[in-house]
Amino acid sequence: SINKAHKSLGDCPGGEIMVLHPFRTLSLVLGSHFPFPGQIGSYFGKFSLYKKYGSTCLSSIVFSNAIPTFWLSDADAIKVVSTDRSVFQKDVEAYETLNIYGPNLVGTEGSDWKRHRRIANPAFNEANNAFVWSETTRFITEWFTEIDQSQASSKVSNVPIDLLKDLTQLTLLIISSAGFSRRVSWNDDSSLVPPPGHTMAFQPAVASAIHHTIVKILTPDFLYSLCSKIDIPLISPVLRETTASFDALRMHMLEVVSSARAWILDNKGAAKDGKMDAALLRNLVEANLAEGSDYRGLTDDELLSNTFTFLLAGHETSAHTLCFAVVFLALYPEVQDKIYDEAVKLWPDGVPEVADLSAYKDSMPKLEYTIATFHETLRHFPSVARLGKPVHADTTLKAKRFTTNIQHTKFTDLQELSNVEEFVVPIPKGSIVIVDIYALHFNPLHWGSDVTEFRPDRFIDTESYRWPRDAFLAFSSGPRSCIGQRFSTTESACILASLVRKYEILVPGDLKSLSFEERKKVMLGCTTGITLTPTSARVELKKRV
Ligand code: HEM
Repeated sequence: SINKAHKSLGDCPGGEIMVLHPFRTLSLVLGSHFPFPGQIGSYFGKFSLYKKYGSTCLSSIVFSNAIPTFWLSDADAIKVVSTDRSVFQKDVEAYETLNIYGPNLVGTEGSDWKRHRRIANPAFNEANNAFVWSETTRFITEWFTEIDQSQASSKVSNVPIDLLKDLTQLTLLIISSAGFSRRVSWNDDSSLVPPPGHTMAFQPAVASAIHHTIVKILTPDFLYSLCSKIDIPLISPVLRETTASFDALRMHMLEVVSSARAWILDNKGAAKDGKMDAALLRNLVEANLAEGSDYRGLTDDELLSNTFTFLLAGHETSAHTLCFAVVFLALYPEVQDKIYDEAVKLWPDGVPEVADLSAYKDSMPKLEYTIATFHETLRHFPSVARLGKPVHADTTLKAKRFTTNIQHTKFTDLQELSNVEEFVVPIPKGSIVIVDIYALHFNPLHWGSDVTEFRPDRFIDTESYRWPRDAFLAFSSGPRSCIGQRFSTTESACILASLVRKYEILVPGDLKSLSFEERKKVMLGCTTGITLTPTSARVELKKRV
């Protein structure tokens, strides 16, 4: 069957054997350690292998089940894959483990997915975006207070910041609030006390469930039943904690569902002085009720499962991207200066401590360069590096062959691809197409010869330039693109602009003796995880005068 699979690869360059399926649990566990650098599928290879083979499409075979696999870094071919949903579907098997509370948007396909998406779409509305902005402002103010207190107590001008810790806490608070309408605070101990009828307070339940998610998705069901019958040292306590945190979070989410339902049925609190924020779960309940009896809405478990997915998909991706972005700002002071100019124009008197709901609409159009910096960060570090699409019918895709010239200049490597010609790749039913986002983002055909440079301006249109939308896939594209794109862009723009308005972001003192390239290597270090994860993202903050 390997020979047969080999024949079906046709003339497509590559043809390497991959021992593991790239989107199954073992690959997830082995992360970047397998396959090895230089092999097709190597996690951090970016565009290098496509350069080696002189093609925007590469082929390989998954050894265990002889599946022909086609890797794409070509915007035109990827556009076809993202839009032709009768042939290229989502690899739902890869996401089955995320169905923790029940089926959800991420792990379904076909008519079932349409039902989830139809109800979820209206939840991500402008009212929610405005709420995200105002809640982000509130949490940033609390975070800045902590930074200023730390500076006052240590009496140093520069405060060292562990970005992964702080930005994970910040994005988790934002999604907890804008997702569940649970008002929590940065350092509020009272939010740690379980309310009557609960085993855990809301915020610890969220944090604990997130912390135990990997255990939850990697542990087979039989081990849970075994551990409920016998005590296995080390394993049983962890599984008990995992179950307890997911049960506790479920109770909180059910409570929000029932109060949202009561509020809507009470004509949105008309009778009392009732008010509910435009949180995602409330919006979902509202959209679900609006479905009426002609359509099949979501069950309570499906509502919870979707909201948990928003929590999971929504905080880690944003936190990790923000870590990389803040590090880039420390490394590139000229980019930081441009964001500062934008932020000073928006807030001449400093970062506001509260924002009303109109602030979002007024502010976002004024943060064009800040948003471009967020996008350029995602081009360099796409949270989701690759997407697998099982192929449901024989088809063809157009890719490009080329030759490469690399010019080494004083500052950078300019990569020119020449002799570019189109060729047709036959794609047989039963194969997998891999949308290689990481490689697409480093394809010089789309991004130009300075593709390895960090240059946010490439995301700003001018009279003679329109940035290549189809070559930016950090949020995927087509009908299955990220539903939370506006949510994360809103919180990220607000965080980056506020941070730069108030503080100068600096390279940590102990790294100043390193060369620029060495600093970059340390500060932008990353590893694989559920999403691309920074390993040593730290900076120093100095209050601007
Ligand atoms: C920097 C931040 C983010 C990045 C880079 C990102 C990236 C992505 C990508 C690449 C996909 C496609 C996954 C696939 O097809 O397998 C996706 C889907 C999704 N994202 Fe995001 N995301 C981000 C933030 C968010 C936020 C804030 C939320 C929710 C609050 C969210 C919720 C979702 C959901 C529910 C889907 C599945 C949509 C569907 O299949 O219809 N994401 N995201």
